[in-house]
Amino acid sequence: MDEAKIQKAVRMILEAIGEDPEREGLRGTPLRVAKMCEEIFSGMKEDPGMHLEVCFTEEHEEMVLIKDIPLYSFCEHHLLPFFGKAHVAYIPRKGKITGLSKLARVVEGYARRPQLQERLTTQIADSIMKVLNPLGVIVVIEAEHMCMTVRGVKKPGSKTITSAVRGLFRSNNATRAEALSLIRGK
Ligand SMILES: Nc1nc2c(ncn2[C@@H]2O[C@H](COP(=O)(O)OP(=O)(O)OP(=O)(O)O)[C@@H](O)[C@H]2O)c(=O)[nH]1
Ligand SMILES: [Zn+2]
Repeated sequence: MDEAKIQKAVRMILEAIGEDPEREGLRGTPLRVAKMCEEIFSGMKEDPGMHLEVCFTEEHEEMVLIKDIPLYSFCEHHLLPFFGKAHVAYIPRKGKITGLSKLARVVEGYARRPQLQERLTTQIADSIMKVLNPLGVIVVIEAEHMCMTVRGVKKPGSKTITSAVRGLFRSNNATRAEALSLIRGK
């Protein structure tokens, strides 16, 4: 990432809003924002699907669900956070399973870049389909968008729910219903 360029840009924004970038509280801000960008957009430099390549075989052809994975991403229209939870389930094919943390890492890798909630949901599902080739995948994301709370339409508390459904979860209503009820169940 071009840290110097980010610092220059932040300094310009501060000047443009009428601030003094040299005052004590702001002197370190361009560098802080540059470091923050490294962190919050760290997914830019990875292929999150690679985490799933760490997989093993276990006789299990039933659903595996990780729910309530905390999620922080950044809306590509305003670069403001959207945040909430991701729920990811898959049904292994021929016992090909992956580490549970790896599924959360895939969510993280796609979240840490300028995103749209719909694209994030699709990318997670498609990368699991591609690398693990499971019998099915379902990804549900529920999130609140700060671009809809602190500005614009100003509707705090409103939640956007997106899903991506692949394989058996799409073709078999009972399997999909089971996943959704486990996701909803508290
Ligand atoms: N589909 C989708 N839309 C998003 C997402 N994040 C933000 N948006 C929307 O993208 C649109 C951006 O258009 P703008 O007109 O610049 O945004 P806005 O000022 O918030 O919109 P209005 O208040 O309706 O005028 C808005 O409708 C946002 O709510 C997302 O993840 N998915
Ligand atoms: Zn936005």
